[in-house]
Amino acid sequence: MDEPLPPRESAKFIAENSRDVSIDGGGVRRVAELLLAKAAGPELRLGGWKALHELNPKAADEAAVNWVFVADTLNFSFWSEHEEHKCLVGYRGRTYSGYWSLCAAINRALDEGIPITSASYYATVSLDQVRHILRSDTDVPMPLIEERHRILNETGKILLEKFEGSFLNCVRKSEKSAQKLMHLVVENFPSYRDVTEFEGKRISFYKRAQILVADTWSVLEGEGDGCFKDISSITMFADYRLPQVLAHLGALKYSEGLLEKLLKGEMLSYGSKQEVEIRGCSLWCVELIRDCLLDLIEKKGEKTSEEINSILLDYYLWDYARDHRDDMKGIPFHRTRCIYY
Ligand SMILES: Nc1nc2c(c(CN[C@H]3C=C[C@H](O)[C@@H]3O)cn2[C@@H]2O[C@H](COP(=O)(O)O)[C@@H](O)[C@H]2O)c(=O)[nH]1
Repeated sequence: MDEPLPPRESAKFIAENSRDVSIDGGGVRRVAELLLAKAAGPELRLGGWKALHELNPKAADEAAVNWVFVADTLNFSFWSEHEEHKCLVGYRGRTYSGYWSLCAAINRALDEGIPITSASYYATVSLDQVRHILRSDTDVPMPLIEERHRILNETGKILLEKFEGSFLNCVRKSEKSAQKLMHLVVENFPSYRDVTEFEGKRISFYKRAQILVADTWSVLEGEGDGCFKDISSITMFADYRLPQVLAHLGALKYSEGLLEKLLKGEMLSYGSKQEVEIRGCSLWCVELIRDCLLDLIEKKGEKTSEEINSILLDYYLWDYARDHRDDMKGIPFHRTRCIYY
């Protein structure tokens, strides 16, 4: 079957043909100006991945790379039906929700002596064991537990068969190319194949594959096996939080009809026209924000500690969404239940 369009080209094609979602040029500029003020700060730099997030590994070794692999293999669909009634995980005195509840559960398991980041363990882990590992402190379990179990078994078996049980071997096969690593991941691990159709074309977002490459770059601090020469070719990750924060900041606009649907909490199925327009326009919007920001930095002669790329913008905007949850209450996120984001 023909290769899908790569994520960046997919997003451009979607944005040019989108009907219910549009990008607002003024909003793009305003977000770029917001980011310009942060350009030289601690958030828009690679080191923020470890410095700003206590659950992320501090080491840059093989165990840390395998931690990232299992976290991103399960990095999907944390949203709950009712915001006030959701999965929570308490860890070392703090309570975590959403994506961070997964990271807290992984670290809790490791503290309990459960080798959840070892392929030889999760290739044959049972559903009951996964339920225990990902258990919630509330009566609301983490969504898609059965899927998470299936994916752990599938992914663990492949990692053992093809990469001697360590994701670091897959990273080394990429020969320091982010694009090659992304393609190795989607070719070998089916649960990462975030591909669908739009207006008769096969398109890709590869959200979990792209964030896996980005988090591998981050955990290895951009050095050694993680010194990807083409890391800036990775785009933002098309999840359900970035569209929400881009709409909140005025860079993304929804049609009346779509906004009404989202406000009612209606589900959008994976690969549906409106869901693809939301994801594609969000991705293209961040590309435009990056271009505008780099232009502003150039014009103002701002010094930046390192090259600003779409990964660092994404990380910043995702963290911003976390920190401004209350301000964003009026802007709905789209509800798609799937294993891809
Ligand atoms: N675009 C984008 N999507 C991201 C992330 C992350 C976690 N990355 C952090 C980890 C290390 C770095 O420090 C990053 O800050 C998770 N997600 C997605 O969000 C959703 C969960 O949201 P909530 O329900 O609010 O927890 C879900 O689709 C999940 O796949 C990101 O960075 N960018």
